[in-house]
Amino acid sequence: MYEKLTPPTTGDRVTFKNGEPIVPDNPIIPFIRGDGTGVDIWPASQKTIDAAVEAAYGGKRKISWFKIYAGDEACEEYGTYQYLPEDTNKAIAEYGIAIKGPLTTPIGGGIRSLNVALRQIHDLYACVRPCKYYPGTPSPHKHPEQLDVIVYRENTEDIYLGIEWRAGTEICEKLIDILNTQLIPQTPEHGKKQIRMDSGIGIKPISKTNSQRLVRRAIKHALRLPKAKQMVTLVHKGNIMKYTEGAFRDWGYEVATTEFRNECVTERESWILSNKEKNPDLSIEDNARQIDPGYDSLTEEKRAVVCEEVKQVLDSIWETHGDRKWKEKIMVNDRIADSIFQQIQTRPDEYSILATMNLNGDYLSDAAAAIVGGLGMGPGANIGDQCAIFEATHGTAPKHAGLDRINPGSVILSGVMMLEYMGWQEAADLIKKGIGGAISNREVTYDLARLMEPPVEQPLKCSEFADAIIKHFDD
Ligand SMILES: NC(=O)C1=CN([C@@H]2O[C@H](COP(=O)(O)OP(=O)(O)OC[C@H]3O[C@@H](n4cnc5c(N)ncnc54)[C@H](OP(=O)(O)O)[C@@H]3O)[C@@H](O)[C@H]2O)C=CC1
Ligand SMILES: O=C(O)CCC(=O)C(=O)O
Ligand SMILES: [Mg+2]
Repeated sequence: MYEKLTPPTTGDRVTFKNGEPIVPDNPIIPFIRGDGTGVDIWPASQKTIDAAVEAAYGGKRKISWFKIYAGDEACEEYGTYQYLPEDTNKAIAEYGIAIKGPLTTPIGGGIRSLNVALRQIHDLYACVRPCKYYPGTPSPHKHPEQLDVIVYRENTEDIYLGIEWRAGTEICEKLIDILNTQLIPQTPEHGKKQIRMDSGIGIKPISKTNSQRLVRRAIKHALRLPKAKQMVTLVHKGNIMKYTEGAFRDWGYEVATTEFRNECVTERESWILSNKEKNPDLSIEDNARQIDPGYDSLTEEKRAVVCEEVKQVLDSIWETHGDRKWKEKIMVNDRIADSIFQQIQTRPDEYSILATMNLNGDYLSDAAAAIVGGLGMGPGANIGDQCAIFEATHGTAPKHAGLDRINPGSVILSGVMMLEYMGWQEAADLIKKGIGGAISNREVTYDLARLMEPPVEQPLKCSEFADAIIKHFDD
């Protein structure tokens, strides 16, 4: 049934029930080596994961790796332009959990992203990227240990749907003409705006369904965190993109305040409740004045809206959330996207789960990874209800390819996420311990070596870093 693949002869399939994996002791796990530095990173990662599983379970549990192809390797195996063969998607769908190295996407023309295609084909709607500090890791920040966030990025739509047209093409000009002559004039809020004929056009769809399933998963994740980290921040640029990014925020709050009503409190609700707790006789209007600093300069109509909000919150949740009960709930708030980039630097400890749309999450996960040690330490997972693919936040880092010097830490930590997702916590913990041991012993690759004080003169090779991690399992 595969054109060119032969699955391992030993091992069993991972299956899914209610969106959760059921993992046998000898699962078959497909892997994609990846382009560029994938040639260096993958062997180091596989070796580390296998060593941890062996050390944790002494042969009782073992991964049967199944090599599958995408990117340049797939073209070599399957022929020109066969970047993502059908075999590969079949294997991922059949075996449920996979792990991959980075894949190249050309800028401008050429093929669209294989990484994005894999997420869309397998409906891996949540891209989960924890950005957490490992003690001893050098960082350009003074207090990287204060940042402990998980970027929960919507993974299937937004501009990544890839519906766009090149400037000057017939269809692009036709679309601009329809917009300029028909659709924009029919929408009074757009006034006399016109799109220049020499523009390229991209479509940014943000759906209620995909926004809400992402936020739902983010809130469920928050419920599993320690109390102090039970926060979900909806990140958006809704002041500018009202019906896409603004809608994401509104739909997110809707999930929090309907499906998770008993578990969640929004930031504004917490202000209203807290105002009443401090002063039980506070009038609705004074409460409204306190939550909205510009209240007195609002129009009468807008003041009425804020008062209605206060009244509605007190009527509906005072019993369940008032008298400080809200302090035990998941705090759901929202931040404008540009602001969150400075907030994770200036107030890192105020954030936990950052629920984002696709593009914002892409930017934010690189920025947050840089704070805690760089892209060599940025793991990730793409999770759906029937399948999951683990991969690092970074790309192929082509200038380091084939030199055995890149940091394999991100793919190894993606392996840790995979082991945790499988319920193999003991093996995951060993790798985390090994990484901690290697870093605190200054046994690191070039990227961490150059940031250390004093700098490490002789950085380890990529393969040597894997060996160092394994050696420190026994610390
Ligand atoms: N999921 C995926 O497969 C992704 C694929 N890509 C693709 O990868 C290609 C290259 O993208 P590019 O913009 O260069 O971004 P990359 O993330 O590949 O690399 C940018 C820089 O980040 C640092 N870096 C990246 N990975 C590591 C690592 N493992 N260890 C240490 N440092 C690291 C290096 O900086 P320095 O040299 O300063 O040490 C590197 O030059 C593009 O085709 C892009 O589309 C991009 C992102 C994700
Ligand atoms: O697919 C790509 O080439 C880039 C994807 C990316 O940057 C990401 O997923 O973080
Ligand atoms: Mg990215």
